[in-house]
Amino acid sequence: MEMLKRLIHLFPTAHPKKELILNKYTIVKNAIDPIEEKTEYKFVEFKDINLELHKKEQKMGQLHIVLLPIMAHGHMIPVLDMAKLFISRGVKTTIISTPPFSHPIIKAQESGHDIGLSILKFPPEGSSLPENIATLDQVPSPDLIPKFFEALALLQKPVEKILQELHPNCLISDMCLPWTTDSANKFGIPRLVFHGTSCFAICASEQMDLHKPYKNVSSDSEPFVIPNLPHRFIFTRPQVSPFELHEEENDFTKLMQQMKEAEEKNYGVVINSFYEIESDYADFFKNVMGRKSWHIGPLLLCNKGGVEEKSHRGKESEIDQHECLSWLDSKKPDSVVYACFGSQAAFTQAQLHETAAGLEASGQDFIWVVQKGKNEDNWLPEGFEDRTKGKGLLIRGWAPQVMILDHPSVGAFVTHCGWNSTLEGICAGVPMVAWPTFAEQFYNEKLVTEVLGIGVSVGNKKWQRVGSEGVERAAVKTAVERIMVGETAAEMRRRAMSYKEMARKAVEEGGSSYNCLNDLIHELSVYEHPKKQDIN
Ligand SMILES: O=c1ccn([C@@H]2O[C@H](COP(=O)(O)OP(=O)(O)O[C@H]3O[C@H](CO)[C@@H](O)[C@H](O)[C@H]3O)[C@@H](O)[C@H]2O)c(=O)[nH]1
Repeated sequence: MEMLKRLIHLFPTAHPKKELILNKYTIVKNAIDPIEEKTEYKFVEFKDINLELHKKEQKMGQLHIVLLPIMAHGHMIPVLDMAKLFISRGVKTTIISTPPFSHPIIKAQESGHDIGLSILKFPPEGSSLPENIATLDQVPSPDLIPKFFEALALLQKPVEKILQELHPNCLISDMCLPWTTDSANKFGIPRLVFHGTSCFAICASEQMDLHKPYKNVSSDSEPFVIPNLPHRFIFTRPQVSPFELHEEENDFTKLMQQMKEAEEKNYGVVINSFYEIESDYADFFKNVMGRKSWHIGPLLLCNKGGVEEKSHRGKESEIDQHECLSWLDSKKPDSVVYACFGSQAAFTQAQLHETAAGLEASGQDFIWVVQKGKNEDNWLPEGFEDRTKGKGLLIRGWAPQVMILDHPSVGAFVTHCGWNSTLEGICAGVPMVAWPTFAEQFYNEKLVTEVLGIGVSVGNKKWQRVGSEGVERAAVKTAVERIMVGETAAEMRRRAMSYKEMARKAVEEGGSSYNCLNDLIHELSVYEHPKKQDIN
């Protein structure tokens, strides 16, 4: 609405072009329809409006941040939260996005969040990615993943066009977009990187890369320690990603190298986490690795909209939220295990079968989410659904995860340790069964189980991007029982509740993340680029 008021104030006879500025059109149209009947509106170019608006805002001193995530749920969801957070502190914020991720942003606009949106086409012109692949989870096979990242690189020109039009003061972009460092430089603005992961994982991964401790072992079963970190973590080689092991030189390893080089030239890193949960690593990042960072999370806590906001994150849920809530309402406090493995994890049929058998054998009530809405059910043990009727709820497809985790009946979370899920578990105060599969998840497992002491490991020993398997039903049963039953479980739950409290305090006025965000906003407000060009 603020934006609308400014537009009307500046251009009493102007109306933004629908095709060029779709989101603002929605706001403007709804808000001034009654006036529209009486007044004649002259159409002006979007660019002109922006330029004038920009000049006026510069005079008013309003900071404008542009956010650029990649097309993956684990990256897009926290970026939308980040936009809401910046806006709640009076910072003008625009997200550059692509369908279908633009839909949740439009929904957020409709429910009153004054977020700017610039929509791009993805895959972009010139990309060899099939037209029907718009998000990372839609990539059907690993050999297409390099094409996905090539397509991301082709966004440089369209993104720079938007930056030229919007004249922001800062660009916060995904770590997978190293070219945005140059783009930001061209416009004389700082680029901040958003990894989407914990600071802990960034530190561990960089030390792994720097010291290559896996070179000192002679077999896959021989353990090694990552040197130099504040804690002692034992790994084996199969838990490390093939990119970190430098097993082969390919497009992805080249991209990782570019990301590293860009990172060194960046202004700093914005982290979706809070100081208290990884203080040793926030300090290590700053004092040992010599990098600037701002812990401003957990970002999800900026959502104050109740069940509606909690149940619509990323995608429409496969299950009706009321049905899900009444199922949970029928259960005792802390009695349900929630199992979900994020948006990317791909288990084999055999692994799904073992997971089902383990959950059933644990004897606990459960909600289990299996992505991709598989039609054929031969991955379920025979009679599984009949035997677990009333005890188990199987969601085939997207679940309202935050809503479920926040329900008092949920007593534990079986998670792949994606960082968003991990933080959501922490914010809900539930202990976790750590079941990492790929990406940086094996690091997050250590944070949850060994640093924070709020989880047990299921014992997965192998990093696998697709076709994850190897965890047997007995391991699932044992881990679920350990997290649900007995004094150790109760102790972990108490500890998890105390981290939940810390998370809430961190984002409240005067809390660590609240203050860190103040510092960031202040720094960006007074920032002068060394090579600032006159972009007007
Ligand atoms: O049925 C579902 C499944 C997921 N989610 C949400 O989707 C997000 C998933 O994010 P995350 O837990 O981080 O998992 P991934 O989707 O696997 O995320 C990728 O990106 C993350 C951020 O970089 C990394 O930490 C992970 O390792 C990487 O796999 C979370 O907000 C979940 O609440 C739902 O709402 N419903």
